[in-house]
Parts: sequence; C-alpha cells; structure tokens
Amino acid sequence: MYEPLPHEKGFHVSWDQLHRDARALAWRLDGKGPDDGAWRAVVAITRGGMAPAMIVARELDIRTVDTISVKSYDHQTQGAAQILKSPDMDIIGDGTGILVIDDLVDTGRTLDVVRAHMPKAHIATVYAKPMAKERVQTFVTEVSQDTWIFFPWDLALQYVQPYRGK
Ligand SMILES: O=P(O)(O)OC[C@H]1O[C@H](OP(=O)(O)OP(=O)(O)O)[C@H](O)[C@@H]1O
Ligand code: HPA
Ligand SMILES: [Mg+2]
Repeated sequence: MYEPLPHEKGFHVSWDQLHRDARALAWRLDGKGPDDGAWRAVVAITRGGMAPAMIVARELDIRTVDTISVKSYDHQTQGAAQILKSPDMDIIGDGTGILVIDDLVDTGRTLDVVRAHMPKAHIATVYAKPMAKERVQTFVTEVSQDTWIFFPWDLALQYVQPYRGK
C-alpha cells in the first residue's frame, strides 16, 4: 500500500509566477527540437499541464496541440496512474519531435505511463521534485520532495490574520 509522502512545506504559485516560469520553460525549449530545431506538436498532460502547454505553444508558435489524460491523484493521495484518453497517435508516432508538457513531476509515475506511450518524446515540466527529475528532459524550478506545490487554479485570494494580533 502506497504511503503518502509527508508534505511539510507548501509552495504557492500565483498565475503571474506560473506564467513567468512557463515562459522560462519555453525559452529553454526554443530551437531544441530534432533536425531543424522545430517541434512538431505539443501534448499537454491533463489537467495540470494544460495551462503551461498553452503558454509554451504560444511562445514557440506551435499550433498543433493535443492532450493525454492521466489521473494519479485524488487531492494529495496517489493511486495507480492510468491513461483515460490518448493523443492522436497518427500525429504522435513514436514521439519524435513531440513536446510533452506537464506542470510538475513528483514521483514520476505519471511520466512513466506517458513515456511508455511516446518513447521518443521530449518531456518537460515547469517544476520538478528530486525523486524523479531525471524522468524529465527539461524543467525550470526544483522544489524539495517534502514540498507540496499549490497551483493557481487550486487557490483563491482570501484574508489572512496578521502575524501579530488578531
Ligand atoms: O510525478 P507524479 O507523482 O505522478 O505526480 C505528478 C502528476 O500529478 C498531478 O496530476 P494529477 O494526477 O493530480 O491530475 P491533474 O493534473 O488532473 O490535477 C500533476 O499535475 C502531475 O501530472
Ligand atoms: O506537489 C504537488 N502539487 C500538486 N499536484 C501534485 N501532484 C503530485 N505532486 C503534486
Ligand atoms: Mg497532472
């Protein structure tokens, strides 16, 4: 039975930060595709990879965008990763020239499933935890394994008590 990792720290990412970090990811990927440096298509790993994939596709002028739907978590509890929907394999082929984008890699279980589907794809994430960062060819920011990343689509502005007083 899988024991959830102890997430002692929280890393809260705003929309602005996510946008900056996804643009930094695009910058690292620019011109790094096979042959002439171009990428054939972007595949977003839903759902968390969709916003970063859109930003990367926009920056790199990639118009062919598909999705692979993988589910492995219910809130912070991990189960077996399963593919709920595949991309168009006529376009993807073995993955050569395909840029697969996700928001983060944690244990790497999601990417293992994706990699088996597209062995030659280039996998990139915005954030990476040390346990499985080698499963990703390109990422922007590393956070410790005991950090839970909170993405802007899971957050809302709210009042907080000042450190002192009520
Ligand atoms: O490296 P792993 O341990 O597999 O974890 C990383 C994956 O977990 C989250 O997705 P989740 O399954 O929660 O679905 P979501 O993207 O729809 O929120 C996250 O978006 C990554 O895809
Ligand atoms: O740190 C995380 N944040 C959000 N979703 C996740 N899925 C696996 N790890 C994480
Ligand atoms: Mg996900």
